[in-house]
Amino acid sequence: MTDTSKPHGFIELSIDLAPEQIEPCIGLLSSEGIEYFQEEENRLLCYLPGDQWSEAKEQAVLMLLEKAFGKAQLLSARHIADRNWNAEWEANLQPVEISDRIVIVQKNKNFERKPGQIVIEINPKMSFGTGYHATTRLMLRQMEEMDLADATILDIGTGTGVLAIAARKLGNRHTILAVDNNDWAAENARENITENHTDNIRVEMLDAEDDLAEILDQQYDLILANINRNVIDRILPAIKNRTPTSRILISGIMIYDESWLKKLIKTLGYTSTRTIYEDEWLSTLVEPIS
Ligand SMILES: C[S@@+](CC[C@H](N)C(=O)[O-])C[C@H]1O[C@@H](n2cnc3c(N)ncnc32)[C@H](O)[C@@H]1O
Repeated sequence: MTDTSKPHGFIELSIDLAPEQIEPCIGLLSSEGIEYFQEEENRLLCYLPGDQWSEAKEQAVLMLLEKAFGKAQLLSARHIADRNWNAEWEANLQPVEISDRIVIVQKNKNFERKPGQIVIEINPKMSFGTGYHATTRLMLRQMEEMDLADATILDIGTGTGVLAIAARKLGNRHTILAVDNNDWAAENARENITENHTDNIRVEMLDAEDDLAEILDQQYDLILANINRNVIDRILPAIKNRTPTSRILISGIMIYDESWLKKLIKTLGYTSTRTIYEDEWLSTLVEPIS
């Protein structure tokens, strides 16, 4: 069923699902580190870099599907060349109005800016962070309500760099550190940062779990973390330990995991000060209890 002969490009997983199972399945697979999804009527297409696919990963995905939905419904896993994937993805992108104030536009697409609108130009290539996913929109809507001007900011899992770019365009005045554990995401973030003329954003290819000591070599006022439940679960205790006064803006969590998240936040001595929702996703701003 799986062609494992080519290590590069992307793997496309095709999963047969009832419509109501699609969002829960995205949540499950996000926890496995799969970041790209295309929803169809009775099918979910998922994409992950070829070098991250293995027999073990296939077994893990099958087990998750079986546990959640009763039986394995992974129809196929096939390789896709990078170039085809990019072209298809980019051709379909349209401007995304995040709010009255913020819009994400793909580079070189015709777009008429409204007065006062903050326009973020993104050329996503293979990275996450186009505004097409609720988790990104939730982060941006939260950020819009915050006073970011004087905050020192760390963006963990930067993807296209969209949140770091937005922070700068929303008036942040400090150097921002943006990290991602995928080299193509880091490269893409740098390109988007240049295209948006947003200075002083340092992008590093670092892993939030393995390199946390290096990433947190200074205190941050605000940590942006749109990742997934598993990574949040593993890094939040270390963040509290190393940079106890930071506020953390979290996304990438499904509403089904809200009680788990609340418990984790409480255990670590944080409190949620603003939680917002879209579809089956949530974003929450957590602050240390003083
Ligand atoms: C959901 S995307 C978010 C992208 C962008 N920040 C946004 O809000 O749209 C998560 C990003 O985190 C990265 N990522 C996942 N696990 C990571 C880890 N352990 N360390 C660093 N980055 C990670 C992925 O490569 C991906 O680019």
